[in-house]
Amino acid sequence: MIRIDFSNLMQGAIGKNGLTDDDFKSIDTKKITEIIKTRKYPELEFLDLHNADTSKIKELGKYAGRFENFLLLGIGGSALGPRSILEALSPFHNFKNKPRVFIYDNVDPLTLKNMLEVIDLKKTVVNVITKSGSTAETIASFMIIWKKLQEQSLKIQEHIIVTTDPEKGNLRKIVKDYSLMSLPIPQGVGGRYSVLSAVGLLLAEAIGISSDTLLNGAKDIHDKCMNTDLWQNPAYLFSSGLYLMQKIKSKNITVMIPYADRLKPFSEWFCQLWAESLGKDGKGLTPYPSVGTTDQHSQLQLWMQGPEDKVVVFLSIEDYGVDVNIPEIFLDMEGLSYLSGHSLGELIRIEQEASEIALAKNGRPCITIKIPKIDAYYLGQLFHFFEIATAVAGFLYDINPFNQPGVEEGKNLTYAMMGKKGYEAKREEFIEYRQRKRFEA
Ligand SMILES: O=P(O)(O)OC[C@H]1O[C@](O)(CO)[C@@H](O)[C@@H]1O
Repeated sequence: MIRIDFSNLMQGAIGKNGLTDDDFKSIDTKKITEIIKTRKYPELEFLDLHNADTSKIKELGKYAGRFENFLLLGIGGSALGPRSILEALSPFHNFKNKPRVFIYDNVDPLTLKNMLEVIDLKKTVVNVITKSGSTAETIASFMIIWKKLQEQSLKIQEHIIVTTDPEKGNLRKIVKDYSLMSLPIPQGVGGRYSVLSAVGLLLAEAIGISSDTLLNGAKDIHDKCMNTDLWQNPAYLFSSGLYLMQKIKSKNITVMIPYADRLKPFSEWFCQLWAESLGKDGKGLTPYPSVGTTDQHSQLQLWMQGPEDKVVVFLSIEDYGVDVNIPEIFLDMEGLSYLSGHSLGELIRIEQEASEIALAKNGRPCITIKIPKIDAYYLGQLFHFFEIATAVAGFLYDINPFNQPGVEEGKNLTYAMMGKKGYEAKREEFIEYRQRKRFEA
């Protein structure tokens, strides 16, 4: 089981900057438990994903796995989760395995051009993922690929798998009209809480990663995160620790630093979850993606001596599965020889702990989450743990952690300029703002 060490949030370890047991008494666990138990928000359906029937995902995963390329079109929660699974569980995948995976999660024309130069659509299965069925970026790339398939006289029904809402939206309509292969994202499950649905699991199955194992991880941590005792519940502890750190000690920033290259996309997945779920009504915590040891040599200085506004969350890996010894050479050079006889695994683990201790000694709070190893089982635990912790943090802030009203205005202005019907007034506004720009320099 993953374990959370919150000692470096407390006064015992970091002195006056830390919290006390008494501070946690203000956390109304009863209220949170009630919200979860009564499923006050329909979006809490993500809590049940580990019990879902995955037979169709497996069947389509097998089908997709026979292609040379797997092209995923999606953005935000429809891309960050699948990419986290890919990178964490099959690193350097495209150098070693089929299907090669391409995740196009932007509308950068250069990326699309370069990608289409290296993939043969005849040998490609395209997984279009959009919960709403209306995200401009995803729809645009879907339309381009659709046309290209047609131009090559390829059968759309053999090359496209749509992952979307079970009933609503443009993509569901297209699935029905053209009899496309499709998978549902359960109605109540929002994009950033959807990685353990078909959104992440189809890609997992297609590249040979067991969806059952990912879900078993989630299942096994679930009960622990439902414990009503704050001190026994890692999700309650994590969210209330960070919530109190902001409320009492003004720590507004959450740094996520896994000590593994393979978890770099995971830290980006976390950042969307934390930012979009909590950042509203003038509340929230600003997430900051990072990776260790790399960022010790670019960011740590700021965390140690910069503004006292951060809590650093370390993801510490107990067993990397492999190790590499540092050879016993240059023994007569003191500057190098101290490393001889040690290993990279030892070095990365020690560096993680050293950074934690250095921060704590300096009165800078941090949390360490210990992960036995990076595999599908523990990744499933991590996804589920952070999703629950994020929802709980939202309840502590008394905000709805499942909506994102703040992104609508930008979308509407884009619709206006792209000519979508009903948004004409916004067009005037857009142009007026554009005219206010100043480029004197
Ligand atoms: O899966 P969809 O509906 O295309 O949404 C993509 C992303 O866009 C957002 O709605 C924000 O605009 C995210 O919450 C979501 O993950």
